[in-house]
Amino acid sequence: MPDSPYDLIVIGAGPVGENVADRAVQGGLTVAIVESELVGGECSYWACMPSKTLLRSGNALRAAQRVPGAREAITGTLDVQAVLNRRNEVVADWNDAGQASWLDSAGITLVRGHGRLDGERRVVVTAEDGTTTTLTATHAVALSTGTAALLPDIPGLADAKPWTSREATSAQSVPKRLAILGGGVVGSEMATAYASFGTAVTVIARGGLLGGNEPFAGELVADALRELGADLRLGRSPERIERDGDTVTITLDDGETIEADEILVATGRVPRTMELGLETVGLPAGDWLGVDDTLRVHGADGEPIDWLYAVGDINHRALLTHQGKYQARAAGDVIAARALRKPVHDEPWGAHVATADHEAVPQVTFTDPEVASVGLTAAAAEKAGYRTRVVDYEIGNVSGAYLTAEGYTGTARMVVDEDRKAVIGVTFVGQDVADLLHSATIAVVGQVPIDRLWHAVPSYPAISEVWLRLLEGYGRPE
Ligand SMILES: Cc1cc2nc3c(=O)[nH]c(=O)nc-3n(C[C@H](O)[C@H](O)[C@H](O)COP(=O)(O)OP(=O)(O)OC[C@H]3O[C@@H](n4cnc5c(N)ncnc54)[C@H](O)[C@@H]3O)c2cc1C
Ligand SMILES: NC(=O)c1ccc[n+]([C@@H]2O[C@H](COP(=O)([O-])OP(=O)(O)OC[C@H]3O[C@@H](n4cnc5c(N)ncnc54)[C@H](O)[C@@H]3O)[C@@H](O)[C@H]2O)c1
Repeated sequence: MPDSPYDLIVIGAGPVGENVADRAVQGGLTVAIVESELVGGECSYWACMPSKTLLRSGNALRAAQRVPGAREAITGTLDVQAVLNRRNEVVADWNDAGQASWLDSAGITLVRGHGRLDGERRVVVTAEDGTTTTLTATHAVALSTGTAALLPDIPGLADAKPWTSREATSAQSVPKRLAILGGGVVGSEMATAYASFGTAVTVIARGGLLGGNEPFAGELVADALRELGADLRLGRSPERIERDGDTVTITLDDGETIEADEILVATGRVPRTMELGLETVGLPAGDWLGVDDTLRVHGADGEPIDWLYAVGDINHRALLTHQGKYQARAAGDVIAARALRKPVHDEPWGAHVATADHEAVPQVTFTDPEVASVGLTAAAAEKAGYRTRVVDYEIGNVSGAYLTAEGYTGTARMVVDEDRKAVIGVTFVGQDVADLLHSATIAVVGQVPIDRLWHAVPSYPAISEVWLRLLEGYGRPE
């Protein structure tokens, strides 16, 4: 390990920290990155990658079952062990040697251990054997320590040995009965995966599914989950949870009880800022870290701290890998620019800001149907004060969807800002819409005028023809 000081110290080598470090090195800085668990972070080992692997096989099987000819060729059921084996391979058996060697090839120094701030531009790293190393940064420290699962304060829950997303994505066998608390993204995706495995899934959600999306998204996913055999208790909350040996009993607010072998808690995330030494720089421990658009942390006085950055989940802007990596590119580049006294482009949509965080965040939920959205929902746009027009279309009516699956079910919505005549939000719900989303992201970020979109011709017969139907629904400006 080269001697400290480094130009930049990054704490947390998840997807976001790795990218901050890489951009800063490419910008000409020396960088050390501190990691207490696995290089690659939550996304690689307990979140995006294993969860999508667990979902893919069931989604592929159902896709084939929806096509005559292919359907008849299916002679068996999902091979759950093969799915789990593939998941093990995708996460490299929870071994980060590959990612650690990438850091090395990128010229980033890895320091293994738990990092915490120790005053301005100083980081103390405690290794597994208890030894400590003090690192100093000439220019900046970037915090990218991500999140952990939130455990709500429900009587008995903590003693019931609940699963979090970590256990759900790393299980080596599947339970016969799984209760899932929370109807957000993790709850809906894991309900889909485990129901595909033949597990008896019960989802307990205090609202509907996938709140924050267009309402039809949660409704279509709920219908599909019921069809898969899941039991949905929507608008319900647990009052008490007890484990007796192998059985967990959940008592709901109306007195009904549900029994399961495992209970998965999927009720959101908390920032990993508790043991980060934030109090040594005048910030409270345990909170999300507010940032400006160049990702500098807001100090106690509300002004940005010039040497401290918070990037990715930890700043609570958008808890998504791709959006965190987008922030990381801006942060790594601006840290290098500031260190080397080069021009800083911090105007909206400039090279050194994460402007898209505000109203242009794309997300795909890999349920079946998939939910792909970018920008504002109709409700969010109205709340933000936009004068909008909303166009809906049943995706199953386009030829591409009809060919993709018999009885294709799905809905698209386009939200148009009537003052700018530009698209500010799009949602697609349906099979195979994930990769369609980027067209919508480009339209939203590019603020492409509706009349120009008429010249973006979707290929026939592809599902993307839904764009033409949405435009026709809106009407061509004269
Ligand atoms: C089940 C699940 C599925 C998901 N699926 C998707 C998906 O499909 N697509 C998507 O875009 N997003 C998905 N997400 C969200 C995604 O995982 C996060 O947005 C992403 O991991 C955030 O990256 P990060 O680098 O900010 O944090 P993390 O990935 O959490 O990485 C933080 C790293 O910091 C380390 N660390 C923490 N504290 C310290 C410390 N004090 N010292 C040293 N190291 C420390 C941790 O060990 C970890 O390696 C999913 C989340 C979950 C829970
Ligand atoms: N495909 C993807 O992009 C993907 C997949 C998984 C997770 N993620 C990200 O990870 C983050 C975490 O996902 P998540 O599903 O844990 O959070 P979430 O915020 O999506 O959903 C949490 C759900 O739990 C409910 N809830 C919260 N407290 C509760 C309580 N005390 N009792 C009952 N219900 C309660 C909420 O109402 C909500 O429906 C999300 O922000 C998401 O963006 C993304």
